[in-house]
Amino acid sequence: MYISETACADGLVKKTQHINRMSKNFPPSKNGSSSKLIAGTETHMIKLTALHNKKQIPTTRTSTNNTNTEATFTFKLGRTTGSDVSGDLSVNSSESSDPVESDYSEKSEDEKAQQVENTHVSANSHSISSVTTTSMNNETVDGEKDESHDADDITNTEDSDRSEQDDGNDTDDEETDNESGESSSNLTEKGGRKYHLDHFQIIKTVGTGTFGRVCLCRDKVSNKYCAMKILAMTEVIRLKQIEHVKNERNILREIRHPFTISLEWSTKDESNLYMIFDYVCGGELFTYLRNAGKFSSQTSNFYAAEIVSALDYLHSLQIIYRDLKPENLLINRDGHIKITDFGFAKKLRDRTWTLCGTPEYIAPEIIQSKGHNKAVDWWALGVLIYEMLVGYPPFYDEQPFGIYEKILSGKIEWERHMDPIAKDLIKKLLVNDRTKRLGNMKNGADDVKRHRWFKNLNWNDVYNKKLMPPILPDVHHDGDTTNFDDYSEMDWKPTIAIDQKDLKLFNDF
Ligand SMILES: Nc1ncnc2c1ncn2[C@@H]1O[C@H](COP(=O)(O)OP(=O)(O)OP(=O)(O)O)[C@@H](O)[C@H]1O
Repeated sequence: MYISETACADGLVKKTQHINRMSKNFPPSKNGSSSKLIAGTETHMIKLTALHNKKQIPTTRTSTNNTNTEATFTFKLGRTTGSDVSGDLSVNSSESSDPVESDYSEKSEDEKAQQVENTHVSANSHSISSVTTTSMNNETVDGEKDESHDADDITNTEDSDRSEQDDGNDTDDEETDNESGESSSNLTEKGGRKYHLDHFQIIKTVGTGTFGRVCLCRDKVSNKYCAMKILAMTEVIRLKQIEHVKNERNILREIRHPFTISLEWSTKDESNLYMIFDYVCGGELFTYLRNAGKFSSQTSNFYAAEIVSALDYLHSLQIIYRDLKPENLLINRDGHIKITDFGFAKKLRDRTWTLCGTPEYIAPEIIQSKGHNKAVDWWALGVLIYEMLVGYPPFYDEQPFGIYEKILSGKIEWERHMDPIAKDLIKKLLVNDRTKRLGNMKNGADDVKRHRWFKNLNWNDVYNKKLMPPILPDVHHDGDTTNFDDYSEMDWKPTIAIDQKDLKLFNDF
C-alpha cells in the first residue's frame, strides 16, 4: 500500500491510500504504484507522487487496523465467518476453514482460471495459483492522431440537482436548487416511506474511500441489509468535491439497471452526507481476479457483457461513467455484477474536460486534455478485458507518468496464447483515435455488441441475467461481510459539524 497525492491545476489535492492494484509478481521489474486521480474542475495538469512504492504486489487487499502498512502476501486459508449481525461495529474474527481447492500446477492457463469459476468462491479466502507469464510478442495497436478539439465542444460541467423530497426517478437534468437553504434533514420521504438515519443500524465497515467509509447496515424497518456510504462534508469541501458528490448522488438517482448499484435513499446531517445502497455481499471483482491470477475467456466474456449492457444504458442517458476497473465492480450473491462508485460519473452534453480516473485505465484523449466523451468508457473496457484475460493491465509502469507515456505510444504486449477473438476486440477498443474506437462510431454500442467475441450472446438474456455466472460468491447470508477486507472500527473520525454557511453548499443534496 502507498499513499499518493494528487494535485490539480486548481489546487485540489487528494491524498489517497492505495493498495497496489497490480497482480502479484508481474511484471517482475515493473510492479509498483497505482493511483487514482480525482476530478477537478477545468483541470489539465497532473502531479502524482507515490510516497510509498513497494516492489511486491499483494494478492489480497488487507486494511485491518488501518495502519497504512503494506498489504499482506499470505493467503487466508480459512474464511471469516458471517458477521454477527446483532453486534454494532463489531469486527469479525476468522474462524472456520473453508478453503477452495486450487492445485493448478498441471493445468492449462484457461483451466487454471476456470478452476476458481463455476463454484462458490469466497473473495477473501481461497488460495491461489501463481500467474504464469507466457512470453510475449510486441504488437502495436493501430492508432491515429486524434483530431483537434473544438472550443465550443466544452461541456457544461454542472449536472442536475434535485430537491430532497423527489423520488429519484426523474431524468430531467435541469437544476432545481433548494433556494431556501432548508436542510434536507435526516427525515425524508421516498416512495411512501419516511426514512430516518435512526432506522439504520451500522454493523461493520466494508470499504473506505476518500471522504469516508462504506458500512454494512441493517434497515430496522424493512429488516434488510444495506450499504451506507458516509462522506464527511469537511473533507468534501476541503477537496473541492462538492459538485462531484452531488453529481454522484444525482446520477445514482436517475439510473436503474440490473448491473448498476441502486441508491435507496440519501440524506445529510450537520456533519456527513449519507447514501444508502443495496448491499452487494460478494465483494469486488478485483479480489477474485487477483486471487485467480487471470480469468478464462468465457469468464471475462460474461463480465464484459454485463458491463457493455450497463455502459450502453448509461450512455443512452448521456452519462459517462469514467471509472471502470475491477475495484468498482462488485459481485452480487447471484454472481452478477453491480457497478459501484459513480463519483466520477458525469452527465454529458458533448465532451467534458476534467482529468480524472485511474492511471492504468485513462484514455489518451484524457491525458492530452482534448476533451472526452463516452469513448473513454469503451477505452476502459478494452483495458478491463485485457486485465481480466492477462492478469495485469496493458499499460503499466511504476509511476503514473510512465503509464501515460505507454498509453500514448499505443504499444501493447500480447500474450502468445490469448484468445484471438478477444484480442481483436481489445485492439478495436484500445484505438488512440477515438473516432475509430469501437463503441464510439456511428452505431455506438451496437458495434461492440456485434463483435465476434459476443456472437453467442443474446443481449436480452444478458440484461435479464439469464447467463450463468462463472463465479458464485461464498456467501452464507445476506449480511455476510467475509468477502470484504476487515477495516478498523477504531478510527472513526470525530464528527465535525460544519457551519451554516458551508452547510448551504449542500442544500440540494
Ligand atoms: N453497495 C455496496 N455494497 C457493498 N460494498 C460496497 C458498496 N458500495 C461500496 N462498497 C465497498 O466500499 C468501497 C468504497 O466505496 P466507493 O468506491 O463507493 O467509495 P469512494 O469514497 O467513492 O471510494 P474512492 O475514494 O476509492 O473513489 C468499494 O470499493 C466497495 O468495496
